[in-house]
Amino acid sequence: MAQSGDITIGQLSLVGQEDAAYFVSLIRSISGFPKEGILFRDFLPALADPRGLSIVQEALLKALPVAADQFDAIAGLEARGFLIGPQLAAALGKGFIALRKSGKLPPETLAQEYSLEYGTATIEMEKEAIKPGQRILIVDDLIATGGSAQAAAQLVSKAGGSVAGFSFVMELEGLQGCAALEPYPVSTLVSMPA
Ligand SMILES: O=P(O)(O)OC[C@H]1O[C@H](OP(=O)(O)OP(=O)(O)O)[C@H](O)[C@@H]1O
Ligand SMILES: Nc1ncnc2[nH]cnc12
Repeated sequence: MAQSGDITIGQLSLVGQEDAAYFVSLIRSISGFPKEGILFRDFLPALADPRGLSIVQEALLKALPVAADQFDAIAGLEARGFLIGPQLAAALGKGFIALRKSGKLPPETLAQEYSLEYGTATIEMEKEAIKPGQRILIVDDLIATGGSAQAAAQLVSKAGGSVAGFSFVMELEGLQGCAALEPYPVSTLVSMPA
């Protein structure tokens, strides 16, 4: 697979090597943020760039983990999942469901606590956001340990929905995040060392 710096281009190559390399060049890596020992991977510079923004949308559409007729709505995790979920949902003619950090949504909510690479957190969803039986694609910018994504899946199940799969832009290697989501279909565009 193609490599650019320490980033491996996986399914992002579906947009072509030139666009893939361009997008990867815009991913920023910051060492020691938000804590000592963490190499923080930031795709905001790629979203700030018009070409970068359209590349990520095209790539997410081309790399869907299941066919678009296999899910009814997209759910995204606050905050960075909100930056890709709504545009992907709009492009597919689906709705977007927000999974928020705790304390941001009015009652009644469903909540799920989880741990991630640098701490613990709780996400919440409006109790009625998902109709019973709805099939949900969960999206986020990055999968590290998979804790956030697993918590999102638990919330979808608590609400009576079913998880159709997961789409991520970036995957951190060596933390077994995608393995933790088995047997759900998972798609990631690029991978890189944690
Ligand atoms: O796979 P995990 O170990 O759970 O880590 C991945 C999560 O960590 C980051 O979010 P963060 O909680 O930092 O919040 P933010 O999007 O609000 O910055 C990222 O956007 C994912 O949601
Ligand atoms: N290394 C990392 N960079 C960006 N977001 C993250 N979420 C969890 N680990 C992360």
